[in-house]
Amino acid sequence: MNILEIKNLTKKFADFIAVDNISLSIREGEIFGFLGPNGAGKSTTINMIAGLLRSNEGEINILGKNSVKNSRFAKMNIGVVPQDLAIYEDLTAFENVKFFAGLYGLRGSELAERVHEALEFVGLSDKKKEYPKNFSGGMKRRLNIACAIAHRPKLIIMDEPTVGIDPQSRNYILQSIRNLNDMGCTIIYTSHYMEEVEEICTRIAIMDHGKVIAEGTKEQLIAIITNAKDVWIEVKSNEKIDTNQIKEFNGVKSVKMEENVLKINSEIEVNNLNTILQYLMNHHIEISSLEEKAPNLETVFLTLTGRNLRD
Ligand SMILES: Nc1ncnc2c1ncn2[C@@H]1O[C@H](COP(=O)(O)OP(=O)(O)OP(=O)(O)O)[C@@H](O)[C@H]1O
Repeated sequence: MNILEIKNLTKKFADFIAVDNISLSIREGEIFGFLGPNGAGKSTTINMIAGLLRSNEGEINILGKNSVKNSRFAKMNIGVVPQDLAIYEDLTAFENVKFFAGLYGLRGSELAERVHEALEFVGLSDKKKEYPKNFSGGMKRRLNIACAIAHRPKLIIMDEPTVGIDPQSRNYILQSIRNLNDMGCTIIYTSHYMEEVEEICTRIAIMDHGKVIAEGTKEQLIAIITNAKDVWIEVKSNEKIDTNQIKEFNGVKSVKMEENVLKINSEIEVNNLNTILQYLMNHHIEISSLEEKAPNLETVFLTLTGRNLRD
């Protein structure tokens, strides 16, 4: 069963098209990743799915029902963890979760039980009487998650939940996502961190400029670009390297100098390594190491768009 179907969805802000005619289906039980650089349209798409923003065109179905015509049904089945923290500093952790769960009509002992359950799930039970102003960034994020899951939604949407937090909280959140999924929840996870999406998502849509430019499992996405390869050459000093000149070499699709690493993406069938090494030698550039990289989602994005996911 598809928990979510998006058909020809478009959102414009004045003349600017933030989401451009996208269509997608997400099955129950998936951890579905939206991967794309800042401004790709991920949050706008999520806000439309969550019913927080109206589309200009297109349709969204939640468990087979139109989300606009059945907005209460949609809302009850969705939990959103927004990118910007949505918690009240002057309410305790318990009161925060209670407030949000209360918006879904939960009352009395059932409400209290669900709030305890959600706080327990994110590991904040012992902090329930404390105020979030004393929490670390990671703890605030976890509280944000508790607020979104206490009404036991079937579809949980997380918008960049690991931005700006310490590695320990990040791992905790990624593990919580797996646990929620094991408990039967479907997850939509947006990020511009390729590593996280690769790590936890069963299927991925790559977004850029409001469009879904590729969709599939990690393996399927990588298979799209088997005609490309990456070579990373670490040099002692990058001053004398002219990336524009390297870009002109046979088979080179893109070139980037990051710190002291020269990253070259080339067509797989062209052997241009000799030319590149010759260029470096001619310019008396000392090489520290050379590595041929296995393709990953970053390479997929780079090959499809000519740009990096993160600038
Ligand atoms: N309310 C708005 N009014 C005008 N433009 C908007 C509005 N909301 C978003 N945009 C624009 O739409 C585009 C897509 O934004 P969106 O936030 O959906 O991207 P994103 O992929 O989620 O990126 P980020 O990771 O930075 O949030 C951006 O260019 C943004 O500036």
